[in-house]
Amino acid sequence: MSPPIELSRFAQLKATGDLPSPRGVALAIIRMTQDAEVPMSELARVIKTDPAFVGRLVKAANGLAGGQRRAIVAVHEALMVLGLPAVRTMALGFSLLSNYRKGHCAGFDYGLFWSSSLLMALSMQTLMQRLRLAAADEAFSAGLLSRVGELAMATAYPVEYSRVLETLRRSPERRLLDLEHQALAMTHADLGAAMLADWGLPAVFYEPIRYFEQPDKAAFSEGSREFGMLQSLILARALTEICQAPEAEQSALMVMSLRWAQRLGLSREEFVDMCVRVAGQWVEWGKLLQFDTAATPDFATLGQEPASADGTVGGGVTAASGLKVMLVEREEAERQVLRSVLEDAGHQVFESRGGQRLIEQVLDVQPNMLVMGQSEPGLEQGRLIRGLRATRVGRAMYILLLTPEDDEQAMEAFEAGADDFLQRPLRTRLFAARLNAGQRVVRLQQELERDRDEIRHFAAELAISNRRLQEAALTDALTGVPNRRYALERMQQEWAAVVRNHRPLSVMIIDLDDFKPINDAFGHDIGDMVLRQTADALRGALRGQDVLCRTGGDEFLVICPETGLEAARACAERLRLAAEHLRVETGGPVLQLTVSIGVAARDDTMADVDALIKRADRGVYQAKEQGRNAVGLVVPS
Ligand SMILES: Nc1nc2c(ncn2[C@@H]2O[C@H](COP(=O)(O)OP(=O)(O)OP(=O)(O)O)[C@@H](O)[C@H]2O)c(=O)[nH]1
Repeated sequence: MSPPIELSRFAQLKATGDLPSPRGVALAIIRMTQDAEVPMSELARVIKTDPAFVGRLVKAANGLAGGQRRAIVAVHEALMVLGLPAVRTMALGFSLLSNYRKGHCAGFDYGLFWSSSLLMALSMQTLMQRLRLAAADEAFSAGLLSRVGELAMATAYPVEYSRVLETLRRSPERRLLDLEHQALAMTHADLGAAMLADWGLPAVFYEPIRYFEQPDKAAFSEGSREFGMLQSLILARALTEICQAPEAEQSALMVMSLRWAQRLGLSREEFVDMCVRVAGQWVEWGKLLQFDTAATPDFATLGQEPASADGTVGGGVTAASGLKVMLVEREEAERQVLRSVLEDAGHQVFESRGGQRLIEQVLDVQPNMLVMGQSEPGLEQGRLIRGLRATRVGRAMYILLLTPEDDEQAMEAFEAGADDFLQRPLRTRLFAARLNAGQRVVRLQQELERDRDEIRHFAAELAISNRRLQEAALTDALTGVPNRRYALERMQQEWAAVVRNHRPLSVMIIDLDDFKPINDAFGHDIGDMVLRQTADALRGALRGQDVLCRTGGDEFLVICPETGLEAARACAERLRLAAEHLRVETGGPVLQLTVSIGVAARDDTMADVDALIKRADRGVYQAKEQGRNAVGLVVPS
């Protein structure tokens, strides 16, 4: 396939710095995860400097919890479960989500964009848990970034893109991709895929992301992973649209989605169940990320469309939810017979000649069942089955052998791990009956797997509740920044790390000037407003790696890892100015205030954290002495 976008054009755009890109802690995480040798402890330390990312990472690791049986609570556990590539894409996705919630493109609804991207993420995650075409955790991030091209167009060309969106609003029958191409000679699909490729996402994600809004242009072979991903993205997009459509349009969209779901081998019940789960998670994530998630549709009712759409086949198994069957048979006539029995039973058939290629094909198509007749001469069946059973897909697959009468080799193959066998000459009715029995086993296995997922899901919910409680215990309720307890624990951790690595560490203590008179004049509620807005202003003026905590009534502490005295002083000066320029909106009078800041850096004469904090305290005292609205610096004597 051609490169997503002319490379020189992409390089130019990238060089302008106008494309969305990760910042701060996320950037540090992305750089670190590019090095496969990075110690997990070091990575965990950097991640912990961003409590918001910690919460999202742990929640994501739990929500996905692929093969994990136990809920995850700690960052290093989340890292082990997710692995470096997933953590990198998650840092990327969440960083963009934090930094691009607003922008200059007037016609672009940033809130709606992220809310639907989140739905894409959750839908892809849920679909991959069921279809297992890719790791669910990576699929979550890929879903979150699946429409990043639109954000990029809005960021790089705010005025022009606003016009494109306006034209689309006036003529909804036109296609966004065409309008983009006309106006800017590129499309969000191509640009988004180029960005994802540039960020190092695997082709199995960015190629389908490029085509899922224009599947007619894709050239993926049927049954390939890319093809499955493309169909999954289309279905995820359809689910997203249902959640965000007006109620009157939801049932028509549901009918369409059910059709896509059927193509992916999902039954009506499975898909409806999936929708309910995704919608629930969307609301939960919406709360965490402060998004408007609207009222979620009543999927149980929407899913109750006429039962006739499904037509049932033996044993109450729906035709639409037939299995993916890989068929190996050298004899043409025999193969045709087998194929027609399988297709009549509603299964999707993939053919293989057997031999060495079979394992590759099985890994690619991921069939539920293998019907193994005569293969090309070469590798014996027993070894082949043993090879298949050594893979994850092969282990879960039902293997039905078609054997010649009294064949010694076939018996060996059966002993190597086949589930059932049928002797030739082939009797089609018997074959159909054995097929049904096999299908029931596959279904039972799938149900078991779903039950297991459900249990993992509940365990994860519990872990999240625990984590919320933990977080609440470490958060200041008034301002939402970490509290004194967190500050002290964190100081101890940072102290231990810098002593080990001989790196600098500074702290600042910020005390509001003449806060008592504000309380006295305007009351405690207005005083609270002042504290809240001051905390926001200070946080906004801080660098990514610094941590602001509220340690007392009108006192804050800032921990600055990897920072020497001079850099901390410059940072304190920035905070002082931010407070000075703040206009506190109270709904009545607009108030102004200033702060006094004490700054201190660790040196080898200090015995412990207390010594460092005491020195910063002396700095505050100095600043107050100088007449307030000042930065006091205590240098070692
Ligand atoms: N509104 C509000 N006030 C608080 C809170 N916690 C402490 N205070 C008040 O903060 C004020 C702190 O006043 P002081 O320590 O005297 O300091 P100041 O008036 O800022 O004077 P200087 O620090 O010397 O500039 C006291 O009036 C406390 O009652 C709170 O959570 N909300």
